[in-house]
Amino acid sequence: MVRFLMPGLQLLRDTLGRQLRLLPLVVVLGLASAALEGAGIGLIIPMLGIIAGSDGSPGLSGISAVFHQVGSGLDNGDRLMALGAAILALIVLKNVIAFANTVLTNFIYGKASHSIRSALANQLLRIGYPFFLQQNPGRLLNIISNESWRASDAIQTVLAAMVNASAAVILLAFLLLLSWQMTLFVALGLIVVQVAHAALSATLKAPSRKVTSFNSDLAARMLHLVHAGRLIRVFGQENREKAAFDSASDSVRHAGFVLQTRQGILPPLTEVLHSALFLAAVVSAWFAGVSFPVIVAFVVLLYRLQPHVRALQMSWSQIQGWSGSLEEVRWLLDSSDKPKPPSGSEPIAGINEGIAFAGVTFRYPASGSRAVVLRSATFEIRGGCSTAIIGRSGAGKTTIVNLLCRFVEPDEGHILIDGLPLDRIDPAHWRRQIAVASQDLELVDGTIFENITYGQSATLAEVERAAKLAEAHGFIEELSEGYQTVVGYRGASLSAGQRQRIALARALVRDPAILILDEATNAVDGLSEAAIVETLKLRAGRRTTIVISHHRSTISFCDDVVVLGGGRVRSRARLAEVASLSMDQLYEHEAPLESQS
Ligand SMILES: Nc1ncnc2c1ncn2[C@@H]1O[C@H](COP(=O)(O)OP(=O)(O)OP(=O)(O)O)[C@@H](O)[C@H]1O
Repeated sequence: MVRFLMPGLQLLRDTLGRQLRLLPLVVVLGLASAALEGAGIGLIIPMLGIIAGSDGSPGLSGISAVFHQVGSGLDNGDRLMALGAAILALIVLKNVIAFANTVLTNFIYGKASHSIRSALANQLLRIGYPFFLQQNPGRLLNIISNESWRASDAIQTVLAAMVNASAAVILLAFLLLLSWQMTLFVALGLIVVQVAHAALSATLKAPSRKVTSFNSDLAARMLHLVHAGRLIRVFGQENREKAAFDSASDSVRHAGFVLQTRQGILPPLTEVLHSALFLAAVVSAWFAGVSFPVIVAFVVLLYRLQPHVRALQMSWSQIQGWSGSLEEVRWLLDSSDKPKPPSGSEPIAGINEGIAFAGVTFRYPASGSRAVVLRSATFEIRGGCSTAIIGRSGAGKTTIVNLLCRFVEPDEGHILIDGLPLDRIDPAHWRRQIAVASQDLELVDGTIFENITYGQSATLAEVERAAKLAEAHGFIEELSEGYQTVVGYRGASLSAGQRQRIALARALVRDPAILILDEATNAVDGLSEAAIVETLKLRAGRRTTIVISHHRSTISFCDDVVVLGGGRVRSRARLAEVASLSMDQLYEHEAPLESQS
């Protein structure tokens, strides 16, 4: 039994924490309510004895004889009343305890469900960033939005199974004490039913995994419809996308139908088998000469036992049916096979000499046979200076930003900050020194003020100053709500250039030691860009700035330029020395490493 509860129990253990101590109480309350029920049923024996007019105990032994003696000192009328009152009191008490157990299991279920969702969110926030480079977002969305709920349901089923198992154990014990022969007969019958049930339940695992996998595909399709709305319309792909979505949805329907049909066979089958067992027990008891009150008490007990056993068997098949969901949730919560977050413990409070890439080689994880992105890259970014990192598309510029932010780690070589290896520096400390404005970093669904102060508390005056530097203040003031304007999901209510200027203001409000601009102004008009470049010049000699751009004007204020190409650093030079070269000429500019300044 424990084996079938195992996946749910493991999830309970992983997520519940302190509430785990409440599980034994669930069992104790389940046992207590079943014991009270069994005692109430046992008191039917003397009641029936009085009604049938037999005041002796013919054919009664063991617990049935004990029950038969209850209230034997009273006259029949008083005894009948007292037995009735006692049975009613036991029923009331049993239901009070059962209700208390329902409240307790609902409490544990609620806590466990919340813990699962919270643990999933925590895992997604703490996990090493390369995980997101490898995983299908549809799979992750499906786990959070669908499978986590099924895992919660599985936990509820486990709790119900614990209560039902406790009740079944106690009621079986009463049956055993009433008649071990009949109990043996029933127990053997139950084992046969269980074997048939387990064999059928085992066939649910494969369709359950299929449902989970098709659900992931469907979630990916949903994400695509939401994110690619413009692309689909502009290329007139509505029909094709509709067909693809319908096909994914129909696969879920079909897999779900197969699973539910197989699951649906189980309740009628178990009902038929249990009823047959029930009738066979009664008939064989009559042939074996078991006394009438005992048969009645046995039948009532058996009748009460049956729903618990059936519920237990249903729990079994439900958990098999949710095995795919449980596996998915446990996979995401398991950190052992996931990329670790960046490590390091040395504090850092700024940057003086600069950043040095020393023989850095890097290839994206899970990129199969794809080329090495950076091969033995060696160059310096001088502290307090502005450095342009340029190269043709795909040369590895954004990869350098990813390495600097420690989203990914070098396969070989080191990145040194004032001579200290970056992987020894506390990543939280380090990231506080950096601010990134990039074409890829979205806005959050909040006000402009909230977007600019994301990750940095600042006054309205400071926010306005940063917005002025980013050439955003003018257009923000023209909005009816000003800085309180809600920008919508990913800043959908703003133009691309407006979004970029808010993202730049968000980076500038931190006044970071290292400002990284990765194509941060490519959607901004020329005049605004010129003004932004003037702003960036103000940082010269004071703060370190890294600029990635394909535009000559954007890098015009930089002191140094690093040219990437073919997976390596082609050259590093003072920008003034190569001022006469066009962007295309710069991309091809070669300078042997030893001659690089
Ligand atoms: N997540 C990823 N997984 C696998 N390969 C990647 C990933 N991101 C980038 N690459 C590959 O790494 C190489 C460098 O990409 P990167 O984004 O650093 O180029 P870039 O110089 O910034 O290009 P662009 O100017 O077009 O923005 C490219 O060949 C790209 O295909």
